[in-house]
Amino acid sequence: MIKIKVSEIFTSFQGEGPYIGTPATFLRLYGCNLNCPWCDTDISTYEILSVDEVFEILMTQMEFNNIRILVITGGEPTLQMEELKRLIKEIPDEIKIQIETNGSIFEYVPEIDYVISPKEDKETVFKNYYKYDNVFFKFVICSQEDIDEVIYLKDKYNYDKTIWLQGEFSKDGEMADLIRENFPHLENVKLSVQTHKYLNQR
Ligand SMILES: Nc1nc2[nH]cc(C(=O)O)c2c(=O)[nH]1
Ligand code: SF4
Ligand SMILES: [Mg+2]
Repeated sequence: MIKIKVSEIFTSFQGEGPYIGTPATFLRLYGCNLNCPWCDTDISTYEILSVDEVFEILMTQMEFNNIRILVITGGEPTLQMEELKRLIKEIPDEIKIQIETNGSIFEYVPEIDYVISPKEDKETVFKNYYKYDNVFFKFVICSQEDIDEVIYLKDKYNYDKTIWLQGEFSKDGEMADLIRENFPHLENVKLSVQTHKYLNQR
């Protein structure tokens, strides 16, 4: 039987990024391959569940709440991609699946939407994924260097799709100021805010 390490399953609003505000059920998987100093996710505990059990819990929550979007997040969900692929196969077509990933492990599945937030070796992550239509980028901004890197990547790869810029939560007001100062050098960006935190939602 195929097992998945699950940190939590809950239903809320998508709090950030391109699908902000959309009701969604979240599957948070355990574990990450990176260790960002400002990581906001408690992924210390998990339950080991079978793919069938996860499917049943998700379907029950989604049917009860009338939800059409499943957000798979972590941690780093691609660490369990083989297990996830089994799960994704079971999910009915009318449900849109969106994955939140740091993109460091290249795992492309055409059926799902990616929101990629590159954390390390950002250019490699960008290069691996930027050509796909079902991929969106959300860069966490901690400093001017982070903005400079977005400008560099947009220029170098001629990327004119929207990029979401999200100030690191503990200083997102300050980062919004910084992003605004960079307007003359930025095109096709949108500010992303972690609205669920301001609203005390999960
Ligand atoms: N409401 C809500 N939206 C989210 N979007 C991405 C999240 C994440 O932790 O990856 C998240 C989360 O934890 N809560
Ligand atoms: S990649 Fe995401 S989950 Fe992993 S340590 Fe960084 S912020 Fe946390
Ligand atoms: Mg979160």
